[in-house]
Amino acid sequence: MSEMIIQTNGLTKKYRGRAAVNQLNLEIKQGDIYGFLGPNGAGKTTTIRMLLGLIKPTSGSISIFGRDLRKDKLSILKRIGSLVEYPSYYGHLNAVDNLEALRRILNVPKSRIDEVLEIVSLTSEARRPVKGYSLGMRQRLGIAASLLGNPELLILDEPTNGLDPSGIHEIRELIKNMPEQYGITVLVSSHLLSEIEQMAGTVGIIREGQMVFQDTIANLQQKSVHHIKLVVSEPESALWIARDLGSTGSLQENTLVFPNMQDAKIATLVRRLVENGHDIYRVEQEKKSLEDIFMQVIGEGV
Ligand SMILES: Nc1ncnc2c1ncn2[C@@H]1O[C@H](COP(=O)(O)OP(=O)(O)OP(=O)(O)O)[C@@H](O)[C@H]1O
Repeated sequence: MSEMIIQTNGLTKKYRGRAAVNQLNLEIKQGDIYGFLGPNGAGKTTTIRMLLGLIKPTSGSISIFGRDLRKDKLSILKRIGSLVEYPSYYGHLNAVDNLEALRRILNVPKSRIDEVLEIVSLTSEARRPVKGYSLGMRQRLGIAASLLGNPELLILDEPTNGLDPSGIHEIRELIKNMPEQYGITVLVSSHLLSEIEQMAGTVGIIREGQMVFQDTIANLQQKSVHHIKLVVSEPESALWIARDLGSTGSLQENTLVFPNMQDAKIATLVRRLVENGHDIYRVEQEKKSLEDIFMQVIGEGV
């Protein structure tokens, strides 16, 4: 089993008695891209702020790189790069000069600026004043800044928020490479599964401060209920035949709908219907999209 990079235990943050984050047990493995999902106000930013030591938990613990954040805060934070909310820059300065200020604080070689600009594909724009940058370029510059200190863990809070599809694509491609090319584990938050599903291996979904799902994307897909739909000449009597065979179906607008019906059972039902003189017009499988499953999970919890 891979090593856990982030592990929280009962992590809770209350504001005036109300829990913004409630008993959260995050588990993020080394080398993973962890998609941290939830609707607006679910508690993602509050969690991330606690992970970065910006606010104190009301209760619970945080372990990062196997160490307690309360005890080894500075040495842990040195190994993390982060982008929280929109980064601010000196608009009249170019990308290199903006990064230079941070480089001095971090005390890394000057050559690191060129390296990080190369990683985020801003090399050719590096000498232009940042005020002329698009939102996508600004976000990429923010990621460049978060990479300056050679982090082992990158924490990005909604880096694709407000970007157009091509901007989202660029950020996604950039994040995708982090574990393999640079050995960096990534925690990336979003309120849209569609922005995360193509890059994340694991997703944690929170709703009203509580974790409602934490597992691989593949296992999230497994949560889907597949419906089999049958359009037949005499739906009402067909439903009786189906029930006689032990199927729990229902009639929806003259269509027979069966949740999670096995192939063998479908074959038996179709055969029985034909034997009883029914015409079968259509047999369809209705598959839920990952986004539907996500909506189901944040709607009801699992
Ligand atoms: N400083 C604060 N004081 C009081 N309540 C707060 C504070 N910060 C956050 N909250 C509340 O905590 C809850 C979680 O907010 P949080 O910003 O963590 O959600 P989020 O999932 O990041 O949402 P978004 O996508 O909108 O940023 C919200 O109900 C918010 O109003």
